[in-house]
Amino acid sequence: MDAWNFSPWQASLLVGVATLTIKMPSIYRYLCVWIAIRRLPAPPGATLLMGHAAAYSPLAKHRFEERSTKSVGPVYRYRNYWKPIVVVSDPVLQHEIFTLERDGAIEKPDQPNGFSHGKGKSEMNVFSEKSGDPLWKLVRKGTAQAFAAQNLRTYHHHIVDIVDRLISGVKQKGARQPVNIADIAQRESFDVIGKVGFGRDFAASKDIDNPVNTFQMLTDDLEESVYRLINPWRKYSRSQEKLSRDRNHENVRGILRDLVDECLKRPPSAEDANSIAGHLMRLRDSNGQPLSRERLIEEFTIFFIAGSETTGHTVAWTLWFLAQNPPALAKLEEELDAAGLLKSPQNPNPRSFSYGDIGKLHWLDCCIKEAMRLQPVAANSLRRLVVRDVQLSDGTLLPAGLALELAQFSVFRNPAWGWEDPNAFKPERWEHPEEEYYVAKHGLDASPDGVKGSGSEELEIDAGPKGGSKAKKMHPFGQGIRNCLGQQLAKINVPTAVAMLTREFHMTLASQTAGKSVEELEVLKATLQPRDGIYMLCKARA
Ligand code: HEM
Repeated sequence: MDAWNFSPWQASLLVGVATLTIKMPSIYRYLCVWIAIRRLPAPPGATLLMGHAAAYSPLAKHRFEERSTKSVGPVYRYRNYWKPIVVVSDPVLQHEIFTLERDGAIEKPDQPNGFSHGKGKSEMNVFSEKSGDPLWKLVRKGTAQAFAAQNLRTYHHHIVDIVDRLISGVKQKGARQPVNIADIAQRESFDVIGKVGFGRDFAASKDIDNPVNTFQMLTDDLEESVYRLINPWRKYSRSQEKLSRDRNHENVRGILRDLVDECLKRPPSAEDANSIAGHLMRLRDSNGQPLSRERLIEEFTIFFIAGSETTGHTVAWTLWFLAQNPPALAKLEEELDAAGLLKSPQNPNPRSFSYGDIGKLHWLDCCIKEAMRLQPVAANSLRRLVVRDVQLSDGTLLPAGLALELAQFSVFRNPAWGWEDPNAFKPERWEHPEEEYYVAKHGLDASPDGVKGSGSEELEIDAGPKGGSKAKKMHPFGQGIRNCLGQQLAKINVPTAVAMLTREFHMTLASQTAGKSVEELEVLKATLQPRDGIYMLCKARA
């Protein structure tokens, strides 16, 4: 027995040696990563304990990335606390990385990223799961049908009804009372995903003065996920704020659990058979088994989150840019008028907005693309993990185990990639479709001929960049096999909401918002969004 009588320091030494031995492979891998990336430039401002987390505000990290790209180049390393991260904001290298994702050399990060509280495998979904995972493939392929053009055409009338409902609420406010456009746009996209995705009416757009708890809880939950991503210590915090966020998380899960249980008890109706929920409920794995209840909760959650925050904020930013740019707005009014869609004293009852209008309103499309270039809502989410050592065409070595960030914001605004007047809102640049592509320096042709664009072919899970295809300098919906699954829904929802609100109201910035720069207005949480709303005066056109 005496042999086991250790003094405290001997015991600590033993524990230390044991821990070190167990952790040896991770420590070795960690050191290999540092050695491999040591020659990459790093922006200034890192401190020993926090790394570069001390040098930027996490809620404006996209700006830090933009500054760093300008000061040290498009590929650089930085440290978030102890974690080394490499940021790539060269469109050709990004294109290579997205291509490497096809054969598994690049993957989604290890921990459930972005939209969960990091509780491990139990919170995985189609967004966070690795591309090689059979469930990712099953869900990705199985739900793609819900976003097929033919299907969305049949659902479009729901979107129109939801926007109409919102318009009635805004009208009731009158022309003098400021309306928070960011809030109403969120209500719209929340209801659209509820109805189109899950056959449920959450009625957020019904009474625009009524706080919608579910929707607020989801937003807060997302915010907490991002804080945890930024600050690895946060999960250990016992602060009141953090504990109340934990309770909120459980409540959100409760709501989603109830929704799943309801769907399990009462499967989607014939009308909703082609909704996202309809497809999720019908999925069967290779053993003929349906998705588990827990997995359904995760999938329902991610579709709610990915579908509502992104779309709503895109609508809000587009309306904000239009209100700031009277010539662009006037041109949109002309386009709507020419299509017989604009309300005016001369035409107080124009025809209804239809699905077929979306493809014809070319200037509207240019304005939305330009807003998505300047304020890409997904600016926080393109994170990857290097699985096998790879070398990029510029010689950069990416070692296995390295965390990567494929910056959007810095690419979309960097004049080095051919953007003229990059910080200006110029929808006319999108009159030239080739603007989307970068004229590459490493032998990748940038002509758009034969390029798989952002059309329906990207719904295929095996679509995406292949050797010889073109590098994009504009990819708000991501690229490659992990591109946005719901982009077709966004591509009908955003134009419908922007066009219908514009046809109904002449919108000008209210005093709360007027005169503020975009840096003052924005905040980077799960999405790049307005910090305290965007207030406008909405004057009915007729
Ligand atoms: C303007 C609107 C939207 C934008 C800008 C956007 C952007 C993105 C981006 C950039 C990604 C890729 C993230 C990455 O590579 O790590 C993504 C993935 C995803 N999006 Fe969207 N999104 C939008 C709307 C939607 C909608 C409406 C839905 C569904 C209803 C949706 C569902 C998803 C899902 C499920 C993924 C994960 C796909 C996968 O990893 O296989 N998104 N989105």
